Amino acid sequence: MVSFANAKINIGLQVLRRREDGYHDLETVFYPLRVYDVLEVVAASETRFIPSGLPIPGEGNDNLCLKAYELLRQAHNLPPVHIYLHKSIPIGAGLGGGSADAAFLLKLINQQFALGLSEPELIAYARRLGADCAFFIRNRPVFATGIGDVFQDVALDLSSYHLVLVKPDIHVATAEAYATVMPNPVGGQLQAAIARPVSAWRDAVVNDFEVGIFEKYPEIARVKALLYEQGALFAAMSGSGSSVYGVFNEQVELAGLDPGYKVFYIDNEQNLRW
Ligand SMILES: C[C@@](CO)(OP(=O)(O)O)[C@H](O)COP(=O)(O)OP(=O)(O)OC[C@H]1O[C@@H](n2ccc(N)nc2=O)[C@H](O)[C@@H]1O
Ligand SMILES: Nc1ncnc2c1ncn2[C@@H]1O[C@H](COP(=O)(O)OP(=O)(O)O)[C@@H](O)[C@H]1O
Repeated sequence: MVSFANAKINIGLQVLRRREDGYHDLETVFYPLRVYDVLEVVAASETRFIPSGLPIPGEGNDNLCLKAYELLRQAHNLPPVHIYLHKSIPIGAGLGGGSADAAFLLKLINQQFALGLSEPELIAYARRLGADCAFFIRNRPVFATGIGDVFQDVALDLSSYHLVLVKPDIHVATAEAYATVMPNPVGGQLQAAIARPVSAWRDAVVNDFEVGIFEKYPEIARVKALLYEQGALFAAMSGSGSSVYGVFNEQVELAGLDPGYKVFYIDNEQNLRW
């Protein structure tokens, strides 16, 4: 069976405090983004991970796809499998691509081998694979707290807008971003801010990672400014970066970007480009 693992963007991200366990409590809104990896699982004589597309840093055997499979194999009678992953979600981009692959693989194996796992059981497995994984099990807009795995649904629908995602040629490691962010313990504003029209978000919806990451990588700040200059209602870095997204009323073709940057045009759902 084949599965399409979508990415996510963060709309606002406030880092509240560092926890005893070294993680950070945060407030953020996760929103699914129609940029996809492709997964396929096939029963085989031995387990193998077969990647294609964008090269993934690290060793194949520490890929989150294999970790997800191993987690289920330890508790369920699973055959050896070939796991094919075609990678096209930019990596180290603040898009949760690795976490998405792991969560969608849990769902795919559950379905393909009829494990009968409930949504809460899948969420519990996903939590063990990373702070961002659990979101992708239900995969709908949520206000997230805790380390990013405690959810409240939000009535946020951007389907009538055109989104543009820019991935500069910069890899930001999540741990690096958390190591440099200045926690801001006064939370509680994000849900009210995103309830306002998108055109009012510019000064009300903030990603705390931007200060440190923009200082270290000014070219990422320039992308955000360029999106606003070319008509974005709202623009922000996603998660720990390096990607920056813009929300537009109209379709745009961005000008002035470095040719090494990747650009994804995600049109509104009423007007898909074929
Ligand atoms: C920053 C966020 C925002 O959505 O996403 P990305 O920008 O990576 O997509 C997430 O918190 C990333 O979640 P995820 O990428 O799953 O993090 P994990 O693999 O669990 O942890 C990687 C490292 O990030 C740090 N970390 C992660 C989450 C968190 N709430 N506090 C942390 O301090 C820890 O140093 C941890 O060792
Ligand atoms: N299936 C995977 N796809 C992408 N990265 C993966 C995967 N499995 C493990 N990783 C590791 O996770 C790191 C973070 O990947 P990713 O989730 O794309 O970053 P971000 O959360 O910033 O968008 C990568 O540098 C890579 O070493």
